[in-house]
Amino acid sequence: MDTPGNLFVVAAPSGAGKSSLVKALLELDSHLAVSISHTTRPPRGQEVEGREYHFIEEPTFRDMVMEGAFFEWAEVHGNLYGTSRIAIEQRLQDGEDVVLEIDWQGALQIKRLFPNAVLIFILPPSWDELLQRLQRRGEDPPPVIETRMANARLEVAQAKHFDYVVINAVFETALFDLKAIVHAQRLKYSRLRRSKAAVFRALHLD
Ligand SMILES: Nc1nc2c(ncn2[C@@H]2O[C@H](COP(=O)(O)OP(=O)(O)O)[C@@H](O)[C@H]2O)c(=O)[nH]1
Ligand SMILES: Nc1ncnc2c1ncn2[C@@H]1O[C@H](COP(=O)(O)OP(=O)(O)O)[C@@H](O)[C@H]1O
Repeated sequence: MDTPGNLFVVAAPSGAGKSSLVKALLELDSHLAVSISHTTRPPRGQEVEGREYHFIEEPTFRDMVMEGAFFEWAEVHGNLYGTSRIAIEQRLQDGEDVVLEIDWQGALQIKRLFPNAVLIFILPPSWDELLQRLQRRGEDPPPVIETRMANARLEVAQAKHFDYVVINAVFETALFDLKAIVHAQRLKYSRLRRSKAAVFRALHLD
């Protein structure tokens, strides 16, 4: 599917910093919006329905799968997560850019549907630092952190399928890298492509 808006997909092991980075990126860029996924995971302390996720029960999720409501969905750390069509379709058609914060399985499904999607994988600088970030965040009990650390080893092996790998050691450096990736894509596509087309016509280059 080719759309006027750009689609960016950010994946990372839990705790690598993707939500913090995407939030900071959105604050700098009014043409970017994050897609709100549906999940069967219970909300964490500060999470609000419709802001971080749409929190739904598993039967509702399964009904949505049957109705074809999702572009992609996957089971991650024992819960179901999915990107609904209504979360992103209209915005992309309107020429606005969208970021998906989803796992690697979802990212690869999106790439098949949207070949121009830009896949970005965020890595932590070390396993120790990943563990410390999960502990410092203080949102997940120890067994959940253990599962996420074990899954992280499998997840990072998928980074090779992504267009870009960004290392989140120093936050500002990683944010700068993300901004550069978004900018590079816009130079190729969407609004800038349209304004380029106008100049090409004016110069009789088309
Ligand atoms: N495939 C897919 N994965 C998702 C979606 N939404 C979130 N995820 C992923 O599910 C995993 C767990 O997310 P979450 O429970 O919020 O934990 P966190 O990554 O530690 O903040 C992360 O890898 C998310 O990127 C989605 O719509 N589809
Ligand atoms: N570059 C960084 N250096 C130190 N701590 C970070 C960095 N990036 C994120 N964090 C912290 O690590 C924790 C996990 O980040 P978060 O964005 O929730 O990760 P994810 O969304 O990938 O699970 C948070 O407490 C966040 O403030």
